[in-house]
Amino acid sequence: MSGLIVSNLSVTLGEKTILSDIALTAMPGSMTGLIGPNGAGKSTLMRAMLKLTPLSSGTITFDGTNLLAMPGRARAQLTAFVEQSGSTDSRLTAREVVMLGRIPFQSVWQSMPSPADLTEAETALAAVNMTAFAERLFHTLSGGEQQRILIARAIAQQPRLLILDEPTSHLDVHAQLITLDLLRGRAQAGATVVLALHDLNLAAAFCDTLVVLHDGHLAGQGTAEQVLTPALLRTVYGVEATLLQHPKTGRPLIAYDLPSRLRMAPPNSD
Ligand SMILES: Nc1ncnc2c1ncn2[C@@H]1O[C@H](COP(=O)(O)OP(=O)(O)OP(=O)(O)O)[C@@H](O)[C@H]1O
Repeated sequence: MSGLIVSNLSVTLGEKTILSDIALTAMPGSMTGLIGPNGAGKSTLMRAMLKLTPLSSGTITFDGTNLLAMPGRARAQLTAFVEQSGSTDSRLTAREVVMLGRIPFQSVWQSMPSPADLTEAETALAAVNMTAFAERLFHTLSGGEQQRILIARAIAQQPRLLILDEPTSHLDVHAQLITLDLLRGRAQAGATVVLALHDLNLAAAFCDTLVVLHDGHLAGQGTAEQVLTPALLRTVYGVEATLLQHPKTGRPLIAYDLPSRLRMAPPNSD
């Protein structure tokens, strides 16, 4: 079967069971959002998918092939990962960081990037509106600018499986929307996109499927309409909310109840 299939995945680190019996499917051409509270296990699951954290049990296949048993170079050509906080060599410029995404495709004898590599890097820089920052040292960029460059690196890799851990956490609202739209474009071009998001309204707006983690367990999986119920938001996040519909897109829109101390006093009538 095509796409990413995770079955019976468990991860134990030290004495602690971080993930128990997780199963999910992410289809090519779709965006799958991983949601859940802090500490639910989203990053651990993504790292496990990429063999960066060992499984205690379970299997992970992509297009029917065991992803974890693949040679590292083949997996690097297939997958790209944008971590929550990426670190790079402080001497690299933004363009050079983006060029790192082309390394899995370069031969060991290649001393210079090919014209195709350069084109991919420039296209990716432009896609995240960062062309003007290409010559800046990466470590001098703001948090949001760095995040956009790391997304460009992943895009430049042209991966069939794109995994991103909170890719919009440092971005302003415009950059959040163009980044998620860019990722949706990658999905529409055939990639399997899996991303962790804390903003449930953005997750509902952009993701085809949501996978909910709670305390290391799977708490729900389905469309935003199926998953984002007031009961789930109460159980998983401990919040009260009303589900509305976006007036233009018809997608679910969550209006959170505010804690009573924060509710605005009614306007003074005199
Ligand atoms: N190496 C480790 N050793 C022990 N516990 C760990 C380790 N790495 C993560 N954890 C714990 O595993 C749990 C899941 O962490 P993880 O980072 O996967 O959560 P998350 O859902 O991504 O959280 P957040 O939304 O805060 O980023 C947390 O309780 C965390 O403290």
